[in-house]
Amino acid sequence: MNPSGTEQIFSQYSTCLYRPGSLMRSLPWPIKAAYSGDEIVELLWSTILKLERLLGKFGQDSQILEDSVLIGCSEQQEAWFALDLGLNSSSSINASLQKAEMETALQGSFIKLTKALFELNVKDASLLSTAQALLRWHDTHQFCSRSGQPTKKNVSGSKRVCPSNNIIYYPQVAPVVITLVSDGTRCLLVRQSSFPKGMYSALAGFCDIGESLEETVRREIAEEVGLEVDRLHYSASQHWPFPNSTLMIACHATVKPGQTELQVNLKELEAAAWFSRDEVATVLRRNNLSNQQQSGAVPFWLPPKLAIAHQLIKEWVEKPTCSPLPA
Ligand SMILES: NC(=O)C1=CN([C@@H]2O[C@H](COP(=O)(O)OP(=O)(O)OC[C@H]3O[C@@H](n4cnc5c(N)ncnc54)[C@H](O)[C@@H]3O)[C@@H](O)[C@H]2O)C=CC1
Ligand SMILES: [Mg+2]
Repeated sequence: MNPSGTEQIFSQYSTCLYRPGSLMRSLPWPIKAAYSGDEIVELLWSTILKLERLLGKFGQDSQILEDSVLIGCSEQQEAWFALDLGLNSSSSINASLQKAEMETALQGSFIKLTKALFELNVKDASLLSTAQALLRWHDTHQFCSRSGQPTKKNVSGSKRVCPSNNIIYYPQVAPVVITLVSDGTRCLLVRQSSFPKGMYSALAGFCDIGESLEETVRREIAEEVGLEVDRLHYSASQHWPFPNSTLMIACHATVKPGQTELQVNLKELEAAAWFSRDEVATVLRRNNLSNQQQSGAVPFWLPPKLAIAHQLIKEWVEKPTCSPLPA
């Protein structure tokens, strides 16, 4: 999907983008609709009647609308729901819904979720991220882990219950710390092999059971680049739908000057290096325009604005001397 296509859809239907395989509705009418298959995403405004007709056209039972999950509401208090249409899932009962035909019928097109997230405004990205994470959680929690029986979603999708033993399952979120390490004058940026070509980011890692955030930061930094944290302070947090549903907790950390030699753990990282404030500021300025095609023009590029890593890096560039809290 190109940006102009998005605008067209927005202006024509007053819509925004959503998760792979999702369809959004406000109750009772109209529906805010999103649709797509795995890793692709699109949405537009519709009504429940139109959607029922559309599902009928594709030979689908409109009963699948009951699988919708509540993800938020408009300023007019209309509820917004998301539904996975399972366009790309061969195991799904909806597999017969053909992507191209759906695109034509809904007058939209599909793009990858990662790309969609980075093209949206913060509000829409947050809705999309919630929808994607919640729908995926429901998809992977269809059965009770105690009884093996099918679990049942409540109307809003905020939980699932096992009818045989009344065990309630709530959606899970995994805490992840993301830390921008500085030695006072430079900051540490890292690359994982899975990152888009040329992109560097802050250092991230999942919290282990039993750890405090501070302990996770210290462990991850020691494990991935062999540095010891001197001071640490919290910056902000963000829900992130990858790889499943994480709460990204963003921090700034400093290491002592003179203790900055990197021992890069190549099992976890492809590269790690110190960058001066000037270098990072230059890349940040160009980053709005930057993408993989343009990466030849700049030495590297940074995560897009919507990612909390971008905010951390921007904070450091703009306000290098934050008052530290004890780690
Ligand atoms: N929003 C943002 O700005 C950014 C977000 N991230 C996110 O942070 C996440 C964590 O960063 P990594 O460096 O990959 O973490 P990491 O350094 O902890 O390594 C990932 C590995 O940890 C293990 N692991 C432990 N607990 C896990 C869990 N609950 N779920 C999945 N894997 C688990 C797996 O073996 C996995 O391969 C990434 O998935 C990425 O999406 C990373 C950078 C920027
Ligand atoms: Mg990591």
